[in-house]
Amino acid sequence: MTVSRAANRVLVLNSGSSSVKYQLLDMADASRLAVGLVERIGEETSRLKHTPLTGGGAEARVFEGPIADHKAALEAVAAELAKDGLGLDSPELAAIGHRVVHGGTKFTQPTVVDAEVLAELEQLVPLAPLHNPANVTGIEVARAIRPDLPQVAVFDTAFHATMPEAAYRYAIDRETADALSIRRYGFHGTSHAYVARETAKLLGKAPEETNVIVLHLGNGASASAVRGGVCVDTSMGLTPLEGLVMGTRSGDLDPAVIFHLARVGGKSVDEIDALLNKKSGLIGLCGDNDMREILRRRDEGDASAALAFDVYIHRLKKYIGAYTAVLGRIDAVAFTAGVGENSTPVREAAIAGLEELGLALDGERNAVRGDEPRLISADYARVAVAVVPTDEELEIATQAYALVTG
Ligand SMILES: Nc1ncnc2c1ncn2[C@@H]1O[C@H](COP(=O)(O)OP(=O)(O)O)[C@@H](O)[C@H]1O
Ligand SMILES: CC(=O)OP(=O)(O)O
Ligand SMILES: [Mg+2]
Repeated sequence: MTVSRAANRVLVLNSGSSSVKYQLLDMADASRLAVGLVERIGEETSRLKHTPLTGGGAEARVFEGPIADHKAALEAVAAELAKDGLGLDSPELAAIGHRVVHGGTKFTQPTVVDAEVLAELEQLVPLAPLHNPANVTGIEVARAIRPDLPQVAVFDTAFHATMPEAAYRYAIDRETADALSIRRYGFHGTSHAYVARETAKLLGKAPEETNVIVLHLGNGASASAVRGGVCVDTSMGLTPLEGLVMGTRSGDLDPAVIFHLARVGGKSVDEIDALLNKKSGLIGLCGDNDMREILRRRDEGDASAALAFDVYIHRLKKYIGAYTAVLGRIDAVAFTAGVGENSTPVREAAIAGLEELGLALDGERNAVRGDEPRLISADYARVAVAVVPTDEELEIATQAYALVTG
């Protein structure tokens, strides 16, 4: 596959089980030409929101109605892009970049997907049953529409491949673990890599000399310890279930909880899987997974919302302490993703009481909203605390474009 010199656009697809987020980027200046989201794929009430960002007007167009599957979703996206003169048939498209959640131990670099790679991605589905099937479907559909274009997979696990064995190995029987590929892989790596680098930039330091704890707090949430630009530990494990309390996932628990749910609770493995992945975390604790709603309810005196918030913060603090110990010295704690970028109360509560670790916030700085990376720590604090908006799509496009233009 050859990429023409005029081709400098990359379409990035982040396919979820029932949604597709997308961005079309112009890599000449890293600008966005269009962004959008298809939600509730397969339901009667699917919704496509498309925002063209060319030609001044950034008026969003919304389509509501049934979109049967990922193929129909991508065709609808292609049709919307075509209306703005940005169709998928454009010779200016250099590649389609895909977020793929699990790359196992094999895929630690951005990879052009051919039939062989697709088959290997299929084999990884059991390690990320919630995420990988949709990622694979997204690639297949994009490939069918533009078979001539390089489809580049960028893996959530890639950035974490540098973890030392002491961090990635679980303390279980080694032969069993190795035979079944059981180890810590870690996820959200594209975001952790981008945010660690942007944090160093914000501090005016070289990434190689900067130690950062990155807290990616979205619906899924994970923490990572990054030493000199290299990941040395992260909170998600074999799958994106371990670690922090998330919107619908439990994060850490005693593995014996699972035996108890089976033996005493009479639940099947699939029921337990669904319970821990979809009905736990914030939604399991209080019935809501949106942090804004939880804070609103807590402020009205709702006890279960207050408890959900406290459990969430307690776990977050434990990881900040643990990763301070892992790194030995930290330059910054960086908050990112939906909750991390937007929730003043979450950041305040997470950092409160950590003065002994060199951490303290400036209340006014923490209350400011914005889209730019910024410091929110107190002037007297030894360690910086930053809000650094993540941009997984830009990072995926950058990596995909670098690969195909080599
Ligand atoms: N102003 C806000 N305050 C608190 N939480 C917010 C705010 N805005 C967004 N969020 C949270 O961000 C979450 C989504 O984060 P995001 O990083 O987009 O997640 P994902 O990529 O996993 O869908 C929502 O579930 C919501 O709880
Ligand atoms: C890996 C993972 O948890 O991704 P998301 O936050 O998109 O669910
Ligand atoms: Mg996300």
